[in-house]
Amino acid sequence: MIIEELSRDVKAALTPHRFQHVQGVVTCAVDLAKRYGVSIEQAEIAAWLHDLAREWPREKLVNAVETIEVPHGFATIPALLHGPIAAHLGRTKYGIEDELILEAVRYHTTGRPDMTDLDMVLFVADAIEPGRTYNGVEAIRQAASKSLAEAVRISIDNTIRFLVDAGKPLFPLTVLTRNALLVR
Ligand SMILES: Nc1ncnc2c1ncn2[C@@H]1O[C@H](COP(=O)(O)OP(=O)(O)O)[C@@H](O)[C@H]1O
Repeated sequence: MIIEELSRDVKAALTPHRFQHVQGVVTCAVDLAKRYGVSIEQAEIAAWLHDLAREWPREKLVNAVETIEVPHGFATIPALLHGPIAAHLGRTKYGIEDELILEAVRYHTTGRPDMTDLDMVLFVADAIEPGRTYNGVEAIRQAASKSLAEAVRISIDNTIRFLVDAGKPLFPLTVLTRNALLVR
């Protein structure tokens, strides 16, 4: 029921290309959930929800911070806000009360230290769904068949390299996530 409503709204909120990405993330998240003993239902709902606000204009994202609580520092990089905003919509618009789902969505772009298995399922599915073709994606796909945590770490290494090379800011929580994964 919730998935029907959510997927319909996600389709209306996104370009066809990004909607296809979300469909890929859903399929991939369900596969990873099965492999790693994570709830398929939680993975599916989190995957449908995660990019709901991805195409909001920057101004709308930034304005939302006045009424929506977002994790510390997120507002300094507006591209990160779509996760916490989607989590907020999940709770207020779709009645999702499961904090595990909401947290996975909230942190799906940055990661966080002590990621749950559900966090990692969504994070990795977002990185490796079949529509992803960037350099390095194959190494993450291969790692994902053996270890979720290792796949997240390799994906974060890629993102860090990408952001540094592009001269873009890097959110410190992602560095803390990487450090935590290295000692995990
Ligand atoms: N850890 C990070 N720190 C700072 N900016 C980031 C981080 N991760 C991603 N970004 C920026 O946020 C944008 C959105 O990220 P993401 O949602 O993962 O992209 P995508 O739309 O490809 O799924 C990226 O294009 C990148 O510029």
